[in-house]
Parts: sequence; C-alpha cells; structure tokens
Amino acid sequence: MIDGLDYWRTLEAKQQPTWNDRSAVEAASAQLSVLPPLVFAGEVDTLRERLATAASGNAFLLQGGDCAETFAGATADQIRNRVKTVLQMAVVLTYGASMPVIKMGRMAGQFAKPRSSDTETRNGITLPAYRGDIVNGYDFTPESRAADPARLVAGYHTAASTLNLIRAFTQGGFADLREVHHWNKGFTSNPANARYEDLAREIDRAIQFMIACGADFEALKRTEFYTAHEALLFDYERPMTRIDSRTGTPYNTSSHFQWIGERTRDLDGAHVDFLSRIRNPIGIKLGPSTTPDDMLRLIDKLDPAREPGRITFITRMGAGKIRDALPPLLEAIKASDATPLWVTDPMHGNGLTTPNGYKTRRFDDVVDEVKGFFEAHRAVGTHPGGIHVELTGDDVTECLGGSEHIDEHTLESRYESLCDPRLNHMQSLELAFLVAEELRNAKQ
Ligand SMILES: O=C[C@H](O)[C@H](O)COP(=O)(O)O
Ligand SMILES: C=C(OP(=O)(O)O)C(=O)O
Ligand SMILES: [Mn+2]
Repeated sequence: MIDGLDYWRTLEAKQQPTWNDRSAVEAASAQLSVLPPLVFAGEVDTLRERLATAASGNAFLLQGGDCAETFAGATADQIRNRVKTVLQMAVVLTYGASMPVIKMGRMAGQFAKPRSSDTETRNGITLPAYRGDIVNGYDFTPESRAADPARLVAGYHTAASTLNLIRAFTQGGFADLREVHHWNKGFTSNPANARYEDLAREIDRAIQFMIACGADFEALKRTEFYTAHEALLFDYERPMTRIDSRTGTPYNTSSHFQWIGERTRDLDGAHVDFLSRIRNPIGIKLGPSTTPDDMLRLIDKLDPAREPGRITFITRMGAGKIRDALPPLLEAIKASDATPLWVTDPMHGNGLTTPNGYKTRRFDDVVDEVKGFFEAHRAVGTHPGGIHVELTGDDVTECLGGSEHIDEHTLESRYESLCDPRLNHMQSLELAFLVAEELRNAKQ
C-alpha cells in the first residue's frame, strides 16, 4: 500500500512532462534524493513564524522573480540584479507599511512551468511545449523539446549555486540599508520618476534620523531572504523532501516556501495531497473562479490544525475582476476560524497578446489590480499582506507602460522571458513606490 509522502502517486498529477525514458527519470530522482538539502528545516520554521506575523497584520510579504528561471540566466550579474531589485523594493515598502517586509525570491528553483497547451505549433510543425529548463529546452527542435531527465539534476545544481550567491549577497554586506537606499535615490533622481521624490526624501530623512540616534547599522548590513517556487514537478520535489532529524517530520528542502499553481490546485489532485504532508509554509494561487467553498475545503485539507503562517493565499484575479471576486472570499474567511496570509499576484490575471505576437501585461492593469486588492481588504477589514510579482533586475522590455512608456513596438527590442512577461528594474521600483503609498493610506 502506498501512503504518506507517496500517496500522491495514486492520484491525478496534472502538468507533468512526458518522459520517454522512465528508468533515467528514476535514476535522476535517486541521485537527487541523496544530494544535500538546499535549505535547513530550521530556516523554514523561522519563515513560518514570519508569515504568521504577516497574516496577523504586522508584516508584509514581498515575493518576486522570474516567471521561469533559466539555467543560462543563473549568472552573477543577473542574480545580483534580481536580489538588488527585491531589496530596493523592500526598503520602500518597509517605510510605506511601517512594518517588517519578508523578502522572498521566485529564485533558486523556479524552473518548471505549467502550460495551457501540451504542444506548440509553429509554421505547421507541432512539438511539445516548453515546460521550463528543468524539463526541456526552449529551442524549437524535436531534440531540444524532448523532456530530458538529466535536467532534473542540472536544476538542483543551478538552484544550489543561485542560493549560494543569494546567501552571500544578503549576509555579506551587499544588503546594507544605506547602500540600498542610495540605489533608490538613483531611481528617483531620474526626471521620469519625479512623482516619487517626496517619498524618497522622507525615507532619506528617516535614515538620517536613525544615523543621528546611533542606530546599529551593522545589523542592517544583513537581511533574511527566502526562496520560493511552484511545487509542480514531482520528480524534483519528492526526492528533495526529507525527514527532519530534529522533529521526524517531512520538509521539502528544495526551497523555504512552495506554492500550488492555479492549474494544479484540485482538492483531490496529487499536488494538494503532497503539499498537505510537508511542514513548509505553502502558497495557493486563487483565480477569479474560486468559490468560498473551494477555498475553505483547501484550508481543511492543507491546514487542518489552523497553524499560523501555514497558508498564504495568492490571489490572481485580473484587474477587472478582483473587486467582485475577492470580497466574498475575504468575508468567508472572516466568518471562519482560519487566518491565512493574503497576497496579491497582479500579473497572472492580466495577460494579453499583442498583434505582433508578444505575451505581455499592461503596467496600469498591474497597478489597478493592486489597488483593487487594497480596496477589497479595506472594505472587509482584513489585512492586505503582500505582493507577488514576476520581475527581473534587468532593463528588459516585456510589460507595457510604466514611466519609460514601453509600447508594443518597444517590446521587440529586449524581450527575453521564455514564459511570462516580467516587470523590468524600473517598473518594479515604480510599483514598489505605488504600493508603499497604498500601504500608507491603508494605515490611515
Ligand atoms: O507562468 C504561468 C504559466 O506557466 C503561463 O502563464 C502559462 O502560459 P501559456 O498560456 O503560454 O502556456
Ligand atoms: C504559473 C503561474 O501562476 P498561476 O498558477 O497563478 O497561473 C506562475 O506564477 O508563474
Ligand atoms: Mn508566470
């Protein structure tokens, strides 16, 4: 009989690749199962406590990173730029919220993608869809698009080196608050961002005040930084799940936090069952069709003990729908004994394809969904606890609008994402300033 951590094997597992060589997959999984864990269970417990603080209205979660990390993109420059962007956003949000901001990258493991279609057709030729670097290659050839089990182990090593650099940056002095603030001054001194100058000046005064008071800036040279990805691919997530020697309970050591995607959150499906059995804090994406009943049943299955910090709902409703779709869910939670953390993903409900063929999103729609999220929480009296965005620290042109006024034509110049469009460095900072304003209003 199969039970416990392997019970998912008896259930429907959606969005898995078609591997042609099952024995090679089993060999790769066996190899992964004896490689060192990427995170320590004690760090995961600390994160759960931090998220509990956010769920109770006393902290804010920032999750950001690529839609699909790539092996080629795991360079020092690109990792640094992403970490830097998250740190820059976090300073602005900390000030706006007057609360600690929990920093979390969609990094060091965000390699597997669910797709709307199993195949892609170009010029009459049909091949398997790209499912992320941990499964197959992006090049449109039969060889590259075939699922390759060797990529499972390559994914682990890429995650390990990415995480190593993240730890070095965030513990070794790169995260120094004064330095991060200095970078933000560079952003607001650009005339295109003059609108945010006042807020930047206020933050500046706050830091000068801290310096004058003799605040301990040594401690502010380091920061906690957590990793997260969608727990999609069983042949990676299962072997990375280990029994913690301290407590005898299972932790998925591939990252601190994993989430279940909108396409795989079926109550009776394999993903929900597997994640119900691990100790990590978990996220669940909720799209606009989610009913209060779906949501409450997910809580019963994934958090029967109602443990603070265990569940984060990441809503991705779309700017046009959030104001109608979110309040009934918030009301249902208010009337229950559950205390999830609420986070907005203003990206995945706002996709569109331009006539020239680019998958994109409008910056204005992203901002509008964030505003709708705050409005819904204000109306119901619940805590808008975080934001989840697809971003990069590079100057790509993938989302329309923002202070650089990226238009359909400009998308062609630097569109690099292999899956969904990301906010670029400037757009990410601009969003952070706008969210900081919302947080300030929410407090008033
Ligand atoms: O990142 C999310 C999904 O993988 C993505 O939105 C699916 O995109 P598709 O509709 O192009 O498959
Ligand atoms: C696949 C994703 O989102 P969702 O499951 O919300 O569509 C994602 O976060 O990249
Ligand atoms: Mn995506």
